[in-house]
Amino acid sequence: MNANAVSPAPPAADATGSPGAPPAVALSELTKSFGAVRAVDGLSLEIPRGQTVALLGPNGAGKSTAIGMMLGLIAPDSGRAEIFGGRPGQAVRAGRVGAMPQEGGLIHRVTVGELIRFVAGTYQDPLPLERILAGAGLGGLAGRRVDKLSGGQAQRVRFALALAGDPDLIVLDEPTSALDVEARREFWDGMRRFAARGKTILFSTHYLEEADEHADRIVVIDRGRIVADGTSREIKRVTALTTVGVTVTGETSWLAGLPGVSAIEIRGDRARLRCTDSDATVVALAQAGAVRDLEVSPADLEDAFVALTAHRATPPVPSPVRTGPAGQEESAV
Ligand SMILES: Nc1ncnc2c1ncn2[C@@H]1O[C@H](COP(=O)(O)OP(=O)(O)OP(=O)(O)O)[C@@H](O)[C@H]1O
Repeated sequence: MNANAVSPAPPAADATGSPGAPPAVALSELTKSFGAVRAVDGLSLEIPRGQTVALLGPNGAGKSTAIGMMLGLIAPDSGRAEIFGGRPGQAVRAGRVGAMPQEGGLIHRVTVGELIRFVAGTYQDPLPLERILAGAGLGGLAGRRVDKLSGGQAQRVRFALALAGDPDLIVLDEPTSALDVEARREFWDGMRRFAARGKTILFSTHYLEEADEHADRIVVIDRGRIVADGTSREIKRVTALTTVGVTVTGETSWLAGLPGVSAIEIRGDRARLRCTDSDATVVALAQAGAVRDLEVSPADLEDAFVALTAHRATPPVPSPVRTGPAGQEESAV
């Protein structure tokens, strides 16, 4: 783990398995390149049983590739992936892992019920159809033909297929990307019920609020590496950022040189200062007589995410990121 890593949240008490039982997921120094692109770069991650973990990262960060290796679908160049102490393929075949890939075709010309019953029948100990339908929010859709489903409904069928074998671990790659607000809410209701049974969940997402709201632990990856690992609160604290807003007129470039300021953004006569030491910044602003409409607010997860994934040569956090007059960020290093 790197300097930004913080301790993961403890797993649910009833889900840790017997003492000494291997973790749900153990990735060790996984690396994968596609030609010149290093998609995953020495990634190590352990997920205890019963934890809900969000994998968060910008486009191309390596989330899907990491998930592919975790599920045994992509062969790593080096490193090792284990699920419940064994090879990923074994765990998948034993029905201990349910997966929902980012894009997955569904068989057409069958009904939702027929498809789920067929897939469930391939597992040793599947959930009953009614429970799968209810768990995925598909009540009332069992008789609908798969090719007549909306995008959101099809996504819920993929979720149902991931649930069918009553897995201990579920791995979801951007599960809610095609869902509207209501469908997303229903989806997370289903996930909460699943987690309440002591199951382990790993999901990747672009929605920071989903990670904030639904994950016990957030793992931020960027350029194939883990750049932060902890609870939402811990990640916000690691970046140690506070935003100071102030109204200024005239020249603004001096704001970037104030103590405690790591980035500035100017919109009209409003300056937004991202600060590592807001006390020092506020004192300096007061000394300069610039305290009009002063506002101090704690960082949100988005601020932390931007700070963690702003590309630069060296990764210490926070490091100065300056924004130009139009509010566009540019790396200061
Ligand atoms: N099969 C492939 N062939 C070539 N390059 C690939 C392949 N799969 C992934 N990549 C590259 O590897 C990098 C990581 O991609 P990956 O899909 O794992 O990222 P991601 O974090 O899941 O992105 P997104 O959030 O956009 O889905 C990207 O630069 C991508 O273009």
